[in-house]
Amino acid sequence: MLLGVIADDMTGATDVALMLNRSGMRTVQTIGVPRPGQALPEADAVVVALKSRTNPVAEAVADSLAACEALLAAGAKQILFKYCSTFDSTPAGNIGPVADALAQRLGAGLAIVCPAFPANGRSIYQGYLFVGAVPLHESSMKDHPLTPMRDSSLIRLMSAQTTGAVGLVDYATVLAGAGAVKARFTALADQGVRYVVTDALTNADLMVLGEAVADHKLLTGGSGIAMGLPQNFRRAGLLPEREIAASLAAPKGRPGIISGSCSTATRGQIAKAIEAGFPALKVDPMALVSGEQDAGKLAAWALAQAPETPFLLYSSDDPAEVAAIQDKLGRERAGETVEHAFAQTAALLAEGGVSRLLVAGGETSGAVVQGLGIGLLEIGPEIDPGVPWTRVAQGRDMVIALKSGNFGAPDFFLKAWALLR
Ligand SMILES: Nc1ncnc2c1ncn2[C@@H]1O[C@H](COP(=O)(O)OP(=O)(O)OP(=O)(O)O)[C@@H](O)[C@H]1O
Ligand SMILES: O=C(O)[C@@H](O)C(=O)CO
Repeated sequence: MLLGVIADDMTGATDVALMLNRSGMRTVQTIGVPRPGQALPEADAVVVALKSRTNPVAEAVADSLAACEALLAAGAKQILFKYCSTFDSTPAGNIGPVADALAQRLGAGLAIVCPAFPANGRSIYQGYLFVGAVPLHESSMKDHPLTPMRDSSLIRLMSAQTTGAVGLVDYATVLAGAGAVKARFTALADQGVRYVVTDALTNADLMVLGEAVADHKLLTGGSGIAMGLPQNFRRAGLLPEREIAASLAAPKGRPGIISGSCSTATRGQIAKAIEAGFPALKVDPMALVSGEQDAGKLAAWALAQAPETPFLLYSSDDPAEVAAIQDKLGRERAGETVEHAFAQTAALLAEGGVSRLLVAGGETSGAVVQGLGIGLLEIGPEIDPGVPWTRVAQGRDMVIALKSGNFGAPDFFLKAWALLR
């Protein structure tokens, strides 16, 4: 094992695992911190999926340190702390406090801060994070219910979360190559800087940065920064060339989709699936509370559909409807009601023969994976940037794709199946 990754949410973990897999590292993902003595399949990289993005700081730090210990014990030579490409966090954390604790544990002199992910429109210039054509604080992230992002300066955002000084490697330096970036790291470290925001607009920039951080003990960022890491291990003679599978062998069984994501991207994907004739049932949080709908009924409906076409169970709704439900139930109860129902439904569906499952939404994915009792995922081919098919390696015999709310093309639910054999 060469690289250990600590991811602060479930879909973020599959995102970075895909990036590593595509770049030639055999990668597995554990759900939560591996237990001491838990057997891990042979892999070049292990990604630990935590649920530490929005929980209390002390819990996030403790879980991340536990993950770090497990990864070091498994042989990790470098640790990547993966957070969201939109730097989802609050002034209290959790990115700064977790990075501080990991840096201290690893004795890391300097760590980069690089959420850039050009394939999904996240770029950094002069330390400002952009989502597509607009700065982060003008994107839909400004209204995120848990981590509203109202500033785009990564230097200010990170500075608010750590006592360490934060510096910048600007774009001109990145364009000058890995040597220039390393020289800048040394100069900044000499000035007492502990975190360096790195500009990056393209994949080529991420490859330069990857080369420049070869000897850093700790890296922090989005999945993009993982792109340039395998080359370092290959150059050091530690990683053989690996073939990347274009498809995934899937167990026989029915296909289905569960969506609790209310993002614009997911709602567009649902509209396309319904238009294409997928049998679809809308799950209503109020009906779940009243008992009119429950996991048994949802699973029975899904299993009664013709098995050739994927069924779609979705609670996804537009922001006004979600706000109305949240007013009635409270935000937390609304979310938990839906998550709990989908977790139970997923278990019933698996028992009923569903073996190919697409799940949309980070929280929803966490709940479904828990409901299915999945411990370990092996990473398969890319459906769209940031979203792979995965095969369950500990737990049930099934393949599952966990889609981050904002990711995927409009035809995501239609085209994903073609990658399975
Ligand atoms: N109709 C609804 N009304 C209120 N809450 C809902 C409704 N449907 C889903 N939810 C809740 O909204 C939350 C959606 O979060 P989730 O992380 O699954 O999706 P996302 O935010 O789009 O994805 P990501 O975190 O990957 O960006 C969940 O807690 C879910 O249970
Ligand atoms: O980096 C991203 O945008 C995603 O992997 C993610 O973290 C979604 O929650």
